[in-house]
Amino acid sequence: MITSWPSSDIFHYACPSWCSGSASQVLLPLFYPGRDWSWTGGNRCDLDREPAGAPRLVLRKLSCFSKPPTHSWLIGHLGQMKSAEEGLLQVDELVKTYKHSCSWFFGPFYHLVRVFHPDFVKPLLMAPGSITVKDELVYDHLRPWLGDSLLISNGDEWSRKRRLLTSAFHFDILKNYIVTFNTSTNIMHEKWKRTIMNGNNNIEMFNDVTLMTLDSLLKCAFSCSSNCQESTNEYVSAIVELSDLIMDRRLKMLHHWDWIYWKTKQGQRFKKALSIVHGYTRDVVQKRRLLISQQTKSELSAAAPKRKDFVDIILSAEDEDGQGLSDEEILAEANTFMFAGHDTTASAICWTLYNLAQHSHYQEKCREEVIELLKERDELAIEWEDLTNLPFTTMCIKESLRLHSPVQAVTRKYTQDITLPGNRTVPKGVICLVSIYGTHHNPVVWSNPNDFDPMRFELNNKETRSSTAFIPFSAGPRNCIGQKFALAELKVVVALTLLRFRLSPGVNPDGRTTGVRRLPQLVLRAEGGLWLQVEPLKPKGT
Ligand code: HEM
Repeated sequence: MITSWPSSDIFHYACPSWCSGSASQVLLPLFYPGRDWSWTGGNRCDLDREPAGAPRLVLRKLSCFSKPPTHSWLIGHLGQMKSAEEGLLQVDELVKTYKHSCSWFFGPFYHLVRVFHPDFVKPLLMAPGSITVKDELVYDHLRPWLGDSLLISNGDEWSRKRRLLTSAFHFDILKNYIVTFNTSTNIMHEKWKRTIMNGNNNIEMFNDVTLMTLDSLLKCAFSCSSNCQESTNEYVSAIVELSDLIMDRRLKMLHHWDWIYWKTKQGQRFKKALSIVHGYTRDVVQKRRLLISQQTKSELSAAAPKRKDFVDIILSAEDEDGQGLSDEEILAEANTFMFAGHDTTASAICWTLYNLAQHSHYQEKCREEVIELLKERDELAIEWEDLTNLPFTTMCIKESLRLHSPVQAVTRKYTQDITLPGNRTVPKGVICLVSIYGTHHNPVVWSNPNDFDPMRFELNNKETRSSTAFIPFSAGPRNCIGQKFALAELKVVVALTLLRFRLSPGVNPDGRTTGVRRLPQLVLRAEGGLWLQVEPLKPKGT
C-alpha cells in the first residue's frame, strides 16, 4: 500500500509502460540493479512483452486520459508531485479538475494512470486476482522484511495464501481477541491518567496509540504479553524503526539502489532491526512447531484449552491437498500481520478521536450511546455482541476513515488491458494509482467532502452510493484481510475512551491549536504529532 507521493519518489510511482526501448534498457538496470530487467528488451515478462510498434499502441490507448499541464514536454510531471499537506491539496485540485481520472508521465518511459472516481476505481479493484499484479517497484522495499507474503505475492501463490489465511480472520477467531483489545486499551488509559495526575492533559496520540495497537497485535499473533506500553521492548522498538526506515528510504532517491542503501547508516540500522524482528518471529514459530510435533493427539486434547493465536491457526491451516504453510511462509505472514495491522489501525483510531474532539456534539452523542449500552454492567468492558450495538459510533468511525483514510492510495498493474468507462483502456502493464484519498474527497461523489458528517453513513444513504465510493480497506479480491479485526479494535478503543475521557483539540508544542497539517507517510499522520486535551470523566456512580 502506498500513501505519499514525494517528488523524489518518482521511479516508484512511474510506469515502464512501453519499456521495449533501448533507453529503458539502460536506465532501469541503473536505478534498480540486481533485478531482472531483460524484459525491457522484450524478452522476459508476459506482462510487458509487446509486439513491435507496441509503444505507439500503448500511447494511443493512454491518450484517452486527460493529461494535466506539465512544466516540460520531455520530463513531463517529474518533480510536480508534492508531499505533506500540499500533496493532498494537489490531489484535491486534480480531482476537482479532472473528476474521474488523468494520466501523468515522467520522462519518455514512464506513465501512470491516476483514478479517483468509484466508476473508474471499480473495474480496477474488482478485476480477478489472477490478472492483478502488485508492481515490484512500489512493494520491493517491503520484501526484505515481509518476504513473499500475502501483501506482496501475486497469482497462484497469492490465491493459495489468501485461502489458507482467510480462516485466521473468521468471526469465531476474532471474537477471542476482544478481551485483548479491552486490556490493551485499559493499560493505555491508566497511562493517560498518570500523565494527567502529573499535571499534563495535553497528550500526543500517535505514540501511545501505536504502542497500544502493537501490544494488542503481539498478544493476538503470538500470545505474548510484552508490557511494551509501559517499558521499552526490543522487538516493538525494532518494528517502529523498520516502519520509519521504509518511509525514509522512499524519500531518498539514492537509497533506492540496494547496493547503496545497504552501505548507508540507515541500511545498517534496517538490517539490525530486521535481525531482531526475524529472530523473534522465527523463535516463536519454531518453538510452536516443536511443541505440536512433540504432543500426541491425546495429549493435545487432554491439555487445558488454550486460546488460539494467529500463529497457532496458520500453523494448522491446510489447503485442499493437505498442504500447509512452511516455516518461512508462516514467518512472512506473522511479520505481515504485525506490519499491516499496527500503523494503519493506530492512524484510524487517532484520527477518529481527533474528529470527535473537533465535533463535541457528535462526541457527546457517541458517549451517550456507550453509556446506555453499558448501563446495567458491573464491569466496564466492550464485548463481541456489543460491536453491532454502537450504530452512531460506527458511523463516526466510518466517516473518519473516509475523511482521514489511513492508506492514501494503492497501485496495481494488470496482465490484460482493462476497460474503464467512456471506452477508455488501461493498457496491460501500466501502473494504475487508485487514489483512496481522491475518491473519498471527490465532490462529485461526496457533497462538501471536507466536512466531517457521520450522517453520510446512515443506513438508507448506503443504497444510493457506489460500492467503491468508500474504500479505506481497498476493495475486490485484494482488499484488506484484516478489516474486521481493525474495525473491532477501533470500536473497543473509541467506546472505552469516550466512556472515560472528554476530548478536545490539543496544543501542538509549537503553540498551534488549530489547523493540523496532515502528513501522508506509510499511513496518514500529523506533522508534529496529533495533540488532544484529555479530561478524565467521573466513573459511574460517583
Ligand atoms: C484501519 C486499519 C486498516 C486499514 C485502513 C487497512 C488498509 C488496507 C488496504 C488499503 C489494503 C490494500 C493494500 C494494497 O492493495 O496494496 C490492505 C491490505 C492488507 N491488509 Fe489491511 N488495513 C488495516 C488493518 C489491517 C489489519 C489489522 C491487518 C492484520 C492484522 C491487515 C492486514 C492486511 C493484509 C495481510 C493485506 C493484504 C491482503 C491481500 O493482498 O490479499 N490490515 N489493508
